Amino acid sequence: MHRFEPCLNFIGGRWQEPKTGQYGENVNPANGEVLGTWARSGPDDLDEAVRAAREAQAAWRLVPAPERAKVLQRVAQLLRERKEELARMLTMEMGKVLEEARGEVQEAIDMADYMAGEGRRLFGQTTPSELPDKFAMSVRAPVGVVGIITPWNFPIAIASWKSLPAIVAGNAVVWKPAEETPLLARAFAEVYEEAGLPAGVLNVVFGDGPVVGEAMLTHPGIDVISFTGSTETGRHIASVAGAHLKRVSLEMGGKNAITVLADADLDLAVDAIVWSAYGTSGQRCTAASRVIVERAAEEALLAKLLPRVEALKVGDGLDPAVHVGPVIHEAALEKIDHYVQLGLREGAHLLTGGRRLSEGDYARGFYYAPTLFAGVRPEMRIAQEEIFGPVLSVMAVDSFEEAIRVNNGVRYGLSASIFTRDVNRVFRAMRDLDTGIVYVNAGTTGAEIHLPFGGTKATGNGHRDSGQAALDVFTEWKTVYVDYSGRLQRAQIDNN
Ligand SMILES: NC(=O)c1ccc[n+]([C@@H]2O[C@H](COP(=O)([O-])OP(=O)(O)OC[C@H]3O[C@@H](n4cnc5c(N)ncnc54)[C@H](O)[C@@H]3O)[C@@H](O)[C@H]2O)c1
Repeated sequence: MHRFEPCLNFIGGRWQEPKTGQYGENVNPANGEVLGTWARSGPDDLDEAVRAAREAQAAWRLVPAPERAKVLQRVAQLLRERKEELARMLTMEMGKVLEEARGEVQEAIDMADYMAGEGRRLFGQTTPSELPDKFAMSVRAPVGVVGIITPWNFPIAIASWKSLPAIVAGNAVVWKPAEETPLLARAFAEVYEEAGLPAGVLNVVFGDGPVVGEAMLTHPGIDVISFTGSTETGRHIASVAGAHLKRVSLEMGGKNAITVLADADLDLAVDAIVWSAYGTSGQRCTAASRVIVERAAEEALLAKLLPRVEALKVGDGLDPAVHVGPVIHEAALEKIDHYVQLGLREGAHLLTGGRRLSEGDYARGFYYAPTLFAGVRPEMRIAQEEIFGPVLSVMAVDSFEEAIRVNNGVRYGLSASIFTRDVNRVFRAMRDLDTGIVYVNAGTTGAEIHLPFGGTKATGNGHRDSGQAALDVFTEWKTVYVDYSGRLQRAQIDNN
């Protein structure tokens, strides 16, 4: 059993004990072993971090962006060197299988490379003025101090989506990682430190959401809150931080569907369904938890899908033979099982799974059997609410139009996918699916870092992580007019 050093706060470039003197524990979900402890901070720790961030930002914003980017280049390099070590730690802490953990670290590397390039872009716009001898432009300015609140399911990737663009744009960051995944947060902060990021530009305050996270929402020294997590928490954050006139960027839950039309390549669709529904044990915001299939293809699809789900091997993600790791904790297991029981009561047909795994090696971890329901109706709660586990509901529809209606008939709007060979329906689906991300002939997961990431309705509030779009969260548009005519020129008046 491996026990890690306690995760201390990283404030103003120093690793510090929490002023509360309290610590929480983090546990390996594969076997229940305690991996270590993390600083259970209070509002005083946050105050100190915000002070350090404000001080550091005053100097950091004046560093030319291409120079700031050099730190990001070194971040990318260090992450590359540590990819395997970080991936193993991620599997131990969060549970996803090692192959996926490597993919997640790669996502952070890609984001560091991409945002390092942004140091030489951060494009603004120049526009002709309506008046002679006058120049007009808009430039991106940093916002100030960015508060980042992240979930446990992508402990380094999501932190990279938010911290790297914030930092390259000239902001300082105060980051509160999820309680369940402090090790990856500490490791990422160490990478920033070793990459030569000036003290105070990135600060990490470990702590409970309702304590440290809550205090961030009203802290006068924080200008922006960038949050990823559940819709319930996001709604609370929007109402509290919004009342303090902070910019709030929210990436929240999903209830993503894969639509399979009768003309689809069913083998390809099944590969994608298995990957998107059961990868990361269904604990991705983009996980497919619904399949909408044209009735003519339902039987054939289920005949191919069921044996594939039954063949999934569940276990410790460090074992290369395992496809599906544990879920994050006991509360997640209980929530998943609650929904499965609800599905049974609602009249869905359980084809496989539907139970906790607790015998033998499974006894000490948090395991749920990959679960497949058929005969699900769109209004059932298992087809409407985010379960966040390895549970998939298959629904049959009679037409393309009905498939689109069912896809859109949930409160979330993150990712949708459609399998068909009909190009006309591809373009109609691109137009009519109401999610922020649409995949054609691929599953609902697999976002690339240089494109906007996020969703509509209860998934988001109009902002996006990743790609150029992320910069809109972390920069302020500043419009500048330079009049070189030497006289007073009045827009709308002197030229009309
Ligand atoms: N759309 C996306 O980009 C995306 C990506 C990954 C996960 N998610 C969503 O995240 C959820 C799973 O993550 P989770 O269980 O960690 O979510 P969560 O909302 O419980 O917690 C997320 C973060 O918010 C903090 N928090 C909790 N209460 C708070 C409060 N009162 N004030 C401020 N912060 C508070 C937590 O400590 C944690 O750091 C799922 O709903 C999933 O769909 C969304």
